[in-house]
Amino acid sequence: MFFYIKRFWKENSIVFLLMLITGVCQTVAGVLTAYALNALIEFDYQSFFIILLIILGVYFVFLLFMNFEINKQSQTMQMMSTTIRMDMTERMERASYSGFHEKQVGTYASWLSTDINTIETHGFDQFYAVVKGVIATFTAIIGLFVFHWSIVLWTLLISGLTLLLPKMYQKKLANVSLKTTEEGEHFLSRITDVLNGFDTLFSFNLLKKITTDTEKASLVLAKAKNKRASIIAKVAILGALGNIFGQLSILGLTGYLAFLSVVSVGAFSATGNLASTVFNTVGNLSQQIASFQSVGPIFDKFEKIKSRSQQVNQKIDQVDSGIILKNMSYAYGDKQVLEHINQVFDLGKKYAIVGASGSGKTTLLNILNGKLTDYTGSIIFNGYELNALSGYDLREAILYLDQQPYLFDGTIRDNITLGESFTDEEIMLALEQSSLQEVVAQLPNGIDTSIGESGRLLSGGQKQRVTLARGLIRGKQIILLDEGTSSLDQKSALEIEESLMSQKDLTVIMITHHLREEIKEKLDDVLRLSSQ
Ligand SMILES: Nc1ncnc2c1ncn2[C@@H]1O[C@H](COP(=O)(O)OP(=O)(O)OP(=O)(O)O)[C@@H](O)[C@H]1O
Repeated sequence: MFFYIKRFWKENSIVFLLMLITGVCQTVAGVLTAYALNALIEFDYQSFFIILLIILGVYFVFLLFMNFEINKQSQTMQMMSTTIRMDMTERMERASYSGFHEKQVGTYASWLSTDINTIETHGFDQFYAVVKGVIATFTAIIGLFVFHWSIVLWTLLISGLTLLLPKMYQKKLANVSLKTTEEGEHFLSRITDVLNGFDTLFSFNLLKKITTDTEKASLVLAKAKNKRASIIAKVAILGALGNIFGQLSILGLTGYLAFLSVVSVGAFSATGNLASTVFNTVGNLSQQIASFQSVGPIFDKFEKIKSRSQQVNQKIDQVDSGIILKNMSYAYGDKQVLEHINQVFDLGKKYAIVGASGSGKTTLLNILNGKLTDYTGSIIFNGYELNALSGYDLREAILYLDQQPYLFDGTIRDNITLGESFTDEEIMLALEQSSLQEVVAQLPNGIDTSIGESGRLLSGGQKQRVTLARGLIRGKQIILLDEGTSSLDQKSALEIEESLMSQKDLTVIMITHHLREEIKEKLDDVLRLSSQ
């Protein structure tokens, strides 16, 4: 957390300066009340009212700067939160494929929302409260010096005790805070999971599962939160005890000094006021310090996303030869899935992969796409071993269309460009190549029609064609199609497959369960996988 506070040191320094100004105003107003009371005791009404007017002016300045302080503090905190979010998503950008998938998407969503919220409320807010408190205490102690050194000494002594007592709960609080954020992640993952299954539960008349799962997850989260609250309560009670004892003893000491005529009677009201600032601050300080220290483990958690290997891999400048598999085998742990596969996929040619369910068709495409790199034997692509090639360059050359294409909540254009810039002509050509132009022509706003969350407004086949257009517009030379046309009706499926087959320069490797005669004759080869 301090890393971000330092990173925005200029903005934070302004916040601290504003806190100093408001702190000084409060102390000056506090000290002036003693003079007002003294004037009153001496029946000097003129001085009394003049001092009251000055106090009023001081409070006006205080309110003015408090306004600046609150605004600047919020702006600075939001800048830091946005930067933390960006640092997190940049980590995700650098993550390896398997590293990213070690956690559920709901967990990352929780990091970006709930955890940032926790960092703001338990971290930054409390940090600012501590700094503000320390500044207010510092100015109040200077104010107390105006009256008598013994009041300052006593204040410091009790403050030290008040600070030390709750320390014994510090470690416990850090642990329960981490546990609470972890339970927050599980909660979000469970909820995302069950809500994503709405359609399935609907068709089974089991929507009640949404409520029961939410209740279960919510109770676990509530337990963790209650545990955290009970430790915070203990810390707060210890702080409050010090606060009450401190304030009362200062009043007693000032009263005694006034009795001895060491300080004026007016000092009684001012020291009470200033000491309450000190003890209120110190009473809350340990809880606040413990609170902002407890967000440390949350930052440690973010560091754990596994990055892609930094090793410099072979670049692909231009794809000029195909893929050759020599005795290639693959196993998931002990489970052998592919064994001694020999196959050549030449550039510009068309291939089908067939085989029973579970025979390893998808696994093979995941290897060719660079997601799974720990195969044995050899796969030569463009003259180099496939797992020595830069994954980035590999994905620039190869488009992988998986069984469940993902569409973003946006327009057809958004889903094809994915934020990159393409002309309308390029988009229309890609739509034509994926047999989508007629569908788009009938939409109210053409390519700018919104297709809803996960492309709900499109049929399964149309969704697959949009994802195909994404790849074609980027001029990918090799297309890996995993059941790519399975959810299309016969006619549309044939249209796409024929369209792909007719593109002379395109290398197509497609997994299929329905090898249609019309397509079979256009294929250069069929790779048959058998179950191990
Ligand atoms: N991540 C994984 N970890 C362990 N085993 C896996 C993993 N992914 C797949 N498998 C197993 O590997 C085998 C091959 O799976 P794969 O998905 O490649 O088969 P497939 O031929 O594409 O099947 P289908 O035609 O049903 O899609 C299956 O037995 C599957 O259970």
